[in-house]
Amino acid sequence: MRHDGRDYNELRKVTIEKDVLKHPEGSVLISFGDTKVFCAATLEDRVPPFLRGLGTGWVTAEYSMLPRATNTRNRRESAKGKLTGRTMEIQRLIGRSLRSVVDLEKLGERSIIVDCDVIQADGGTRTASITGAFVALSLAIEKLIESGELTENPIKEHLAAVSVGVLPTKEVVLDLDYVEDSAAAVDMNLVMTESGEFVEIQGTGEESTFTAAELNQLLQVGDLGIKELIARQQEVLAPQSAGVEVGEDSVILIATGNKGKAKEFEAIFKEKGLAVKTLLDFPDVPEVEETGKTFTENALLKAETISKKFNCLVLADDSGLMVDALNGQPGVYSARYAGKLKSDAANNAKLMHELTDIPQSERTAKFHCTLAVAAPGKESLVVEGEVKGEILAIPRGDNGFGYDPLFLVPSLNKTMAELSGSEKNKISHRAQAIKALDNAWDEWYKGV
Ligand SMILES: O=c1nc[nH]c2c1ncn2[C@H]1C[C@H](O)[C@@H](COP(=O)(O)OP(=O)(O)OP(=O)(O)O)O1
Ligand SMILES: [Mg+2]
Repeated sequence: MRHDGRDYNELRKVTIEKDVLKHPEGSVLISFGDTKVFCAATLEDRVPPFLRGLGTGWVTAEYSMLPRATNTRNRRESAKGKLTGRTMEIQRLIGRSLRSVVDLEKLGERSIIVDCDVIQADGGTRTASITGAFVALSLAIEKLIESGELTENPIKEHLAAVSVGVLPTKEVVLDLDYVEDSAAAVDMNLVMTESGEFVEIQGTGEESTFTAAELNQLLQVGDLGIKELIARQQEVLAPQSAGVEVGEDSVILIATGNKGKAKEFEAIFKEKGLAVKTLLDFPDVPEVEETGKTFTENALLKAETISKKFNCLVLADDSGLMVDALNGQPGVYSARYAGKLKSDAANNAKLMHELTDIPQSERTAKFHCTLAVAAPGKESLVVEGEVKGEILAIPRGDNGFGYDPLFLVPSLNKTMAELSGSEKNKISHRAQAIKALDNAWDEWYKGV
């Protein structure tokens, strides 16, 4: 019986949280019970001098512990002015382990440095560091693949590490905490790959010896632990599933966080027998920054980023109002016209203000909509639609969203916000773009 009630072959509670830090290309907070380690992977476009010009990359690691990660305070190594032997040994182990599963030639002439910082130590900090460092490294490499800097993944297979040991009771146990570790008769760290091969075995009898039979048991228990840890890593690294598969005909994922658009798309696609999911269904997915200068650039950016994330077919809409008297403004900046907050009311107020002295005959404008469809491994499709109108001095109507209350459709003598949802969806820029999408779809979809 173990002091914390675990079975002999049971890991502590393992959690791996990813993308926990803002700056590093890959970051995780990994916990094995009360042992907690931040692992941060940094990409650098250069390699150490001994590798320069050889076309091969480098992966290395640093390890450290916060002063109060332990029961009593340890002086910072930076204050001591030198690294302890233990720190050196552990960071070399982490680096060696990571390099064993990375094809350094495929990585190209760049380095990845993984910093493992223990914030709380309760046994097994080096094994938690290696297991977390592998995930941070994978996340950083994912970035290189997403940005197109790498086309092939240099990671050969998963890697994890765990501790095993023999308790004074002769029991062989998995994943020792500090209490068990400090009393153990045999103490062993195993670093292993997904294919079940060893990268490193560090095993020592602590004032005791162990038999070949015990060694075998230790390796077997460790192997199971490693398999569980790798399964956990795979869960964390798997692309998020939107519940939508490429080619699944009944659901379409739309990369928008705009409720007004979502409602219109739902109505339009319902008629076609398609259900709609939007980013409103995935509040954890960060907003895609619209850094493009054109509707097309932004629509592609949104569709392709989200398609890569979910690994499925995605539609995105970039739209806006173009006012002739304002030389086509606010255009691609329509959502942020009155500032970052993206408030419809503030945008409309600003538009009214900008047009104060412009006579009605010169207040012509159009709504523009660009739609982009992206699917994994396929060139994206782009279509667009527009509708002409005039900007009123005073808003009218409660339907729709955005600039609808100020946008008069002259042929109907109603603003977009005075039309019903279904009336707007017959004539709007979005409706026109969807017609264009209908026309181009079959030809494009053949290749999905
Ligand atoms: O039918 C429309 N009726 C009124 N206003 C409209 C419409 N369609 C676009 N607009 C205006 C308002 C919106 O704030 C901006 C779109 O900016 P845009 O970046 O495409 O959308 P967004 O940031 O609100 O949502 P998202 O990027 O998540 O799709 O243009
Ligand atoms: Mg936007």
